Amino acid sequence: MSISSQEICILPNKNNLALLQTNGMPGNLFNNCSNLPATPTRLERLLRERELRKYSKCLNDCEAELPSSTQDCFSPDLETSTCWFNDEELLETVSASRSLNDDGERLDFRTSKQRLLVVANRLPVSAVRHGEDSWQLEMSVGGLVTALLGVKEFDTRWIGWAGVNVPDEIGQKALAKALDEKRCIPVFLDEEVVHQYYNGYCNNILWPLFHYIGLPQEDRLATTRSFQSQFDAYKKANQLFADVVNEHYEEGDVVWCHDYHLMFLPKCLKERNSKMKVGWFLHTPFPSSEIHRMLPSRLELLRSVLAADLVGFHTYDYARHFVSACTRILGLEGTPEGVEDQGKLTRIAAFPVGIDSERFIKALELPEVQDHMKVLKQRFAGRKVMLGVDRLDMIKGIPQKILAFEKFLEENPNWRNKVVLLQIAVPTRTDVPEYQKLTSQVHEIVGRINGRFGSLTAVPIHHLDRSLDFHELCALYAVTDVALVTSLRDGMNLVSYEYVACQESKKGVLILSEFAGAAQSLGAGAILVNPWNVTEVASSIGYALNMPADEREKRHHHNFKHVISHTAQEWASTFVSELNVTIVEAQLRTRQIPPPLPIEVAVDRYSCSNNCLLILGFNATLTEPVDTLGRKDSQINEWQPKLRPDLREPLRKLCDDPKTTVLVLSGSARNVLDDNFSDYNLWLAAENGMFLRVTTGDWMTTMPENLSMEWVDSVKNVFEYFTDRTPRSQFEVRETSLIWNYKYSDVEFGRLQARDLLQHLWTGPISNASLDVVQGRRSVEVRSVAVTKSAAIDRILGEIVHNKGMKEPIDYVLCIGHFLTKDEDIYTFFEPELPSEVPASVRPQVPTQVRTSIVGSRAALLMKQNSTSAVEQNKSYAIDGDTLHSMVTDRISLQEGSSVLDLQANDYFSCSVARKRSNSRYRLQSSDEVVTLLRELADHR
Ligand SMILES: O=P(O)(O)OC[C@H]1O[C@H](O[C@H]2O[C@H](CO)[C@@H](O)[C@H](O)[C@H]2O)[C@H](O)[C@@H](O)[C@@H]1O
Ligand SMILES: O=c1ccn([C@@H]2O[C@H](COP(=O)(O)OP(=O)(O)O)[C@@H](O)[C@H]2O)c(=O)[nH]1
Repeated sequence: MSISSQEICILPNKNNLALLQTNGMPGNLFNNCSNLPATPTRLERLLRERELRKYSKCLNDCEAELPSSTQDCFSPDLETSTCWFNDEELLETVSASRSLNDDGERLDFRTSKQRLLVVANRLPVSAVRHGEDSWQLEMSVGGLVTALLGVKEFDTRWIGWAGVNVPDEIGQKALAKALDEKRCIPVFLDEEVVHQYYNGYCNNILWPLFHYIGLPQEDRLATTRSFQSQFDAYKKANQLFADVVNEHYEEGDVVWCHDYHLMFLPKCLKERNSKMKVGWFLHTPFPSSEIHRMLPSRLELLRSVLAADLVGFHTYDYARHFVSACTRILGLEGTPEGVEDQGKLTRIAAFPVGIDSERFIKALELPEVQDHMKVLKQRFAGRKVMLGVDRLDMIKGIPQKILAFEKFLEENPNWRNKVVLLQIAVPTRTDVPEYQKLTSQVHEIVGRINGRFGSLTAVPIHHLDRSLDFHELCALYAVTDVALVTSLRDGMNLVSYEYVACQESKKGVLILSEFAGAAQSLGAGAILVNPWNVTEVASSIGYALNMPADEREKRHHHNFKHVISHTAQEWASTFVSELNVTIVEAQLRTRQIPPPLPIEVAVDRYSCSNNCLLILGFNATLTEPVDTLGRKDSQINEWQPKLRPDLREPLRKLCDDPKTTVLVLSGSARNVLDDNFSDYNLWLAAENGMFLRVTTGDWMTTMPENLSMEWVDSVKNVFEYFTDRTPRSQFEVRETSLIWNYKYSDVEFGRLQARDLLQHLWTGPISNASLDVVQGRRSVEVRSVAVTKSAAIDRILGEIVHNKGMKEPIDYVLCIGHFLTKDEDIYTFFEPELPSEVPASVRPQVPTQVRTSIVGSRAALLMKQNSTSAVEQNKSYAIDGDTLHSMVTDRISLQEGSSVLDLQANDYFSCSVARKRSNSRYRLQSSDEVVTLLRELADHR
């Protein structure tokens, strides 16, 4: 059969898919397409999204000029704090639709806003009960709330816990109603769950661990013992959140889960509805995998988060740590795009949060803020004011900050009456014992320092254990001279952003911990410090207080530009855009994955056939799946691959069936195949088909006669060197190839070593040899160019047909294996032989090289009952097309006959095992499914 040069590859879209289905061509026909029309890249899509956003913002701004009556109508007690969920009318007509069709094209730009369900532990408001059915709502404090209040572009609903126990139905109904007006939906958690989930697992386990404080020790050991019950409560609480989301979810909604409280949520949501668009964002740091691996529930948490479509972090470092935890702890593949598990990609990226800078800048003009500023200026006239604003949390480094201030006063007596530290310490998580202890500790240090450096009329530290309202806070930000942020670890730290936003006139100095995420964005303008180094912080205080005006201005200008351009709005739209794009890409990617093997059909066709050929790979096809985490002793078990015991019986039955020929085609050496299959009645093709034997006969070689093996010693040298230097790696010398594998080594080190090894091979010993270097997932193999499974299959089949004296044509072929990409042309080997059942325009394009070998195979597969064995002839099988063709023509003239293949499209099953992408028509997930398949086949004879 020849393939016309006009045959084209088609873009896999819905219509084409339908066309193929109606034409009855099964399986995975898209993968061979090399000349697909270009689909937009991720970056192109994102840039387009960005332009649309800008356009939409521009429209928004124009509409914002509308009369103010249409704008903010939020309740008076909260009016200064929020406007994002009450100006719907204003935004409704102008915001861009986020509806994308299946190919990622925008359907209608000026339709309604995209619905966004924000799911966070905490609602932006906390509820205070005033009567049986009466509630007052107050703003919650914290960076997450601040960040999300800035998000105005979507039709947003917020789902979360109102921070209060409401056991009775009347109270729940009344609260739900009050919250509904603010577009908030409550999740009701009872006291015990809150205690175990929020105080326990979230704030006593995950929070300290993610901030590098470690797991409970000493007096917190009781927590370690109750770990399991806390984790159970955590899962239960997450399920309660999921129930509420499911209740309110509408098709097309984006569900954005937030923070360490809800790591289990993506899994709960996707299990119920795999089509839901789910994003997850972490507001805290994600620690090094060395820290995360201490968590007893480390695997479950990572897996649950990976159920999301997009996972976001504040910084590249946190994202990198997460990917590394997935590779090291779960043994998954980390790519620059994200983490891949069985063909499913979870996109991982950094999305640094910002603030609604305009809200702060505008607030400075308000009369109430101006009044506060006046009072403050009078109060601290003649003194420089340093400001600290933190939740009273151990990660904020408040004791370290105060000790550094003490040291500064100690070393600079001239400043003692001229500087004051205003520390706002907002009470938080007050039910957690660690937080209670911290409060006493801070009070004690403040008392001591004030006693030491205070006078009758003034104290150096003003410490407030309470929160301020928005106006007071803005006034403080605006009038102070230096902001001091000394977090020991901090996901981002929005206080530093807010300070910069309010300092346009004063140009105060920001001293910022290098362990806050904000250090990556504001580092250039701030004075960066290590909060553990009290001496360094003390001298930075001196430097800041004495800084000349022009330097202050330059530093401030740099940071101000960043704060006003990297806003909360920008952050949220970028995240949601990327989530939309990720979904489209996932759909395209899914179409490139072969569909699962329809086992019933494969078995049914098998039972109807008269002459079947089963081609089976060995490693990872007929052996147990590999434990790549390397914690168990499987490396030792796997040294010598073993046929799965549960395959013995079905394999024997198949081998003994007179209408079936079984061929095990493997890269393994002859002795390995002998050890496993000698007592079965089948064909063995070792070393990618270079050696062949029927188990009742001797090994013969199908190796091309001119195959040079002179390179072996030098490559062996290199492999030995790398094996010595890469713990738990190993190499195997076969007769036609050498393989170095590092699947049990540290994955990152292994990859680095492999890169070095390859570089060395290319420039050194094999630079002029005619060799192939085949990169496996965690291996490097060197073999002669002529050694591939498909190059050998032609000759192998010739030999089998001849040896068996086949009288009937082969009418069923099943070819399954965990083959390297290089060997995958074995799947296409039979493909063009199939009768054309679909129009030429939708058949896969076959690369020239494969076509050449098809010419060979077709001729070689002519029935040759009386001819000499192809292998006995020991001909020279050069891979050059012409030579092969003339050789084949030679053989045709030896004996004319009928074709050995009479294969209908429906009787050919090429199937990859445990591969994400493949040229095969179908796939099986793992060798467990191979067992099921072979058992079924065996039972149907
Ligand atoms: O709700 P709480 O338990 O009282 O705690 C308040 C919030 O603290 C954390 O905030 C983090 O988010 C900020 C914004 O992304 C970030 O700047 C800061 O570094 C983080 O610490 C916590 O992650 C939130 O869930 C809490 O609501
Ligand atoms: O009295 C206060 C003190 C702080 N905040 C807000 O709390 C947030 C703290 O966020 P940050 O990211 O700095 O840290 P987090 O508390 O979230 O860890 C900021 O937006 C502050 O404006 C507040 O509303 N009232």
